[in-house]
Amino acid sequence: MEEKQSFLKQKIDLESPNRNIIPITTSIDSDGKLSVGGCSIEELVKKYDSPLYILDEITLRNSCKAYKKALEKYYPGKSLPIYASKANSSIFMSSLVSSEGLGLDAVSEGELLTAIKGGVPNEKIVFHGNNKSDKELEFAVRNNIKVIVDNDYDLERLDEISNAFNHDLEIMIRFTPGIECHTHEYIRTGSFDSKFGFGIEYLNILFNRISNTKHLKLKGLHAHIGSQIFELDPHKDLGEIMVKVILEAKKFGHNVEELNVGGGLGIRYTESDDPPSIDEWVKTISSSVVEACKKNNLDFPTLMCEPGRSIVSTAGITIYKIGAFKEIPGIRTYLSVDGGMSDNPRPITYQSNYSACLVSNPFNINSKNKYTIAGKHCESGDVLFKEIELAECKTGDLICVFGTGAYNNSMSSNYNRIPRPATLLVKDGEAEIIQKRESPLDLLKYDVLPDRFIKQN
Ligand SMILES: Cc1ncc(COP(=O)(O)O)c(C=O)c1O
Ligand SMILES: N[C@@H](CCCC[NH3+])C(=O)O
Repeated sequence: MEEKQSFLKQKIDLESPNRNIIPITTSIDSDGKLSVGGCSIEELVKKYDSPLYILDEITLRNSCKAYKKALEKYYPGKSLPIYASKANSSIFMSSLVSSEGLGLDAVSEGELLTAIKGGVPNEKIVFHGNNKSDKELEFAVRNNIKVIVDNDYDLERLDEISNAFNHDLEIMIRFTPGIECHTHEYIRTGSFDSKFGFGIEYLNILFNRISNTKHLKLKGLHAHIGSQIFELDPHKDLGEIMVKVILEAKKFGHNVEELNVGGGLGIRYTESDDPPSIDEWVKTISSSVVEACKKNNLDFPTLMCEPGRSIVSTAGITIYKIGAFKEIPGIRTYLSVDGGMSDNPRPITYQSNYSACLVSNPFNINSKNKYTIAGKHCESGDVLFKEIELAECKTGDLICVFGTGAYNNSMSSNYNRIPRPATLLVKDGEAEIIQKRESPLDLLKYDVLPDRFIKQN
């Protein structure tokens, strides 16, 4: 008897969930079927329907704790891990990260409101974005949320706002450190050719400009080099570069007290991925900042980092129901599921790979079958898996896709007017809804038919 899907048997790293493919509480019940958070997935689908996003609370909390613990262990100064909410934004996620003592990074009024509703203290929220609207900037300033200035346009408007309010405003600036890393080009942000942040060669002019404002106070520096990164060296280099930039800023009279090194730590989507642990990543960054500060006789700045994917991705799974089969002899067998690129746009956007298994036969016993798993959208590229070995399966069986907690729900769409799935939180055998399933009627809510068309019909 051959057992595949061996990732289900890999030793779980409790301290660094990003090193696992599956949520920490994944198990196989006595009837041989998959469960998570002590809940049978088959039972959850019977009650809540499919497709279904599920988040495992233990995995989420362990990921948050790992960042907190490692920063406290390796960094002698003050520190704060900040959850990059673009990875998965909800009132629940805001509340969970806040309860673990993390801050939150938001890039729109929507993410800001979600953070505030979820109880994240305003002073622990940072506001990013390369094209913030006037309304968003004013909202941030009125609510004492720290703005990360991305470009001259941000700077000009903050200067005006602070003059109009006639009070000092602490800002951070984002710059591109010119660091290349190996990840998909769409999610690489630290190189010179990036839409984000000030070029490092422009910083002296910028420091001068900030000095010439009446109320802007340069409190911190930010850089983020990209996402789903497995190497440690780029972040070691980043720590050193950022300390050098603090020294430059000092020459212009700016007392920079905060360093935010962004996020980017990768996760294990498939068995061939091998990301460093949260502990190793934090240790690398902390050590490089500490060393550079000591060398230059500099007080330790408050160290911040902005993990998104490595907090939430491994905690999340998506469950689909199998519908139609189409066998093209000698070529492939398509198996279609009840979701696809609207709930997970990553395969079609970045050619991303995932791991999956059947809920009723997770170990894929006696399988010789290779399937191409297609979504239900009207798009040939709507394929979640090109070729995956799965046990013999039939219409109505459930498939579990792992590692979908980050950049799935938050990047989801209603393409083909397909409603978004519900999200459940699981823990200790209990499941709670944290985001309701949309209905097709919900999707008509914003459509307006002008009166003259109503008459015409
Ligand atoms: C400014 C910024 N911070 C943090 C993140 C989070 O990155 P990740 O999810 O890779 O940790 C991103 C996304 O790449 C980002 O653009
Ligand atoms: N959306 C990307 C990550 C980029 C995140 C933000 N800069 C992904 O799904 O991998």
